[in-house]
Amino acid sequence: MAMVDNDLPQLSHLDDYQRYGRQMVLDGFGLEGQLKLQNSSVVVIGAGGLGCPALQYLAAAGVGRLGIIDHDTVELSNLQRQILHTDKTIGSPKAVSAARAIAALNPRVNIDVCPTALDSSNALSILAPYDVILDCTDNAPTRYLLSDSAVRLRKPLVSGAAQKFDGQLCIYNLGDDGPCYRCIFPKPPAPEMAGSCEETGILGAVTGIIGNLQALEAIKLITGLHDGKASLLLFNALSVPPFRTVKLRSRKPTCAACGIEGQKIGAIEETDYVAFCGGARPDWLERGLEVSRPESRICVKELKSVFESNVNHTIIDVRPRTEFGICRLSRSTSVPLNILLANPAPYLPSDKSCQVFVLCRLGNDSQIAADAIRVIDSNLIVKDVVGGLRAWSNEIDPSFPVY
Ligand SMILES: Nc1ncnc2c1ncn2[C@@H]1O[C@H](COP(=O)(O)OP(=O)(O)OP(=O)(O)O)[C@@H](O)[C@H]1O
Repeated sequence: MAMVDNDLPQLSHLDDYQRYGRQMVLDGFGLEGQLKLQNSSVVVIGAGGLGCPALQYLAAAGVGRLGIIDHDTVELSNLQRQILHTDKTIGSPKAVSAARAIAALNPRVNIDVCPTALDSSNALSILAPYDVILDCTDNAPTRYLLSDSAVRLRKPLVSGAAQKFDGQLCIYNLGDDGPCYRCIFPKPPAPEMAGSCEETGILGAVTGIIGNLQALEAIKLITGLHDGKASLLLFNALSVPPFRTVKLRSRKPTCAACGIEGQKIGAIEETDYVAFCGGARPDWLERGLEVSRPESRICVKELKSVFESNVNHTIIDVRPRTEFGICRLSRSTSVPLNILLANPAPYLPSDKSCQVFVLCRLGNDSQIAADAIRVIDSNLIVKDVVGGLRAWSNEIDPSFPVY
């Protein structure tokens, strides 16, 4: 009778050999690699476009403990890329929705659900119990907070980013001398330059690729398959080949977070990361009529009245042409913002009694465009439409598409 060698370490359950067999047979992986995964823990911050695929592959591979941190709730517009969430979980906390999907995929994984925003007051205590940190978020303050926390806790930070057709991947704080996020990006971008996926657009498969790579890098780190060399991977879905890798130097001695030449950042708990990144992003949407020159703005209700009257007017829609092709108000003219800013004159009415209403999706770009028009023609009556087409859909015409 064949005897099992009891000296050999074992996976927790007999059927785990079947579940993970296809990866355990890989050279360099083996039982040892699977046991390392089983005994490991990974925390994923952000259960969105990057976090969903990352969590899915980490759970399927058999990582023993997964932390899911996200304060947001599932929306319909998330489902195009945040593949753990479904129509049925719209309105639920993303952390809860993702945890349910992961539990269905692999019930053996221990899951910590944390439907909370990671901030400087809770980051160190939330992240400390885990071996590897995955940054699957979408904003600069959280990126710096995560990087500083990873440095402080001496843990690798697998960071992903994706926008439009582009993605980036990097392991910060790798080994003894891998650079941190601040070594590469000592200064944050201006808040208005850090556009969200809502503003810039994102192809779902791009977040799938980067999120998968984050899971892969975490698995390589845990199982000892990573070569320990720091690099920045750049992806563009439309380029051939789509991947490029840039080797990274070791950490910068002068880095304010990880450099040896004097640490300059203070206690994480006392650092205001939002202020460091230039303050909250200008919340244009909330700029009411009373706050900023009422005479230079028009709300959608007033715009509707204009349409119903015989006021002489023209509507300039400054969204990109692709968006103008998705939906538009009748009798509006497309002049994308960049074209208008380069030279507004050809697009303006010669009849000075003709009022100009400038329109965009959310009411941000139209303000910039209206200001530019006023600079070149102070005699025209120019108004931006507060809240843009989103407000039109919400307040005037529910059949007008929201995207
Ligand atoms: N400090 C933070 N703590 C916890 N979760 C965070 C933090 N910062 C960002 N996130 C989460 O990271 C995720 C980023 O994913 P993604 O950009 O795909 O989603 P989104 O914010 O829903 O996108 P959209 O721009 O379309 O609204 C979001 O679910 C967001 O709530």
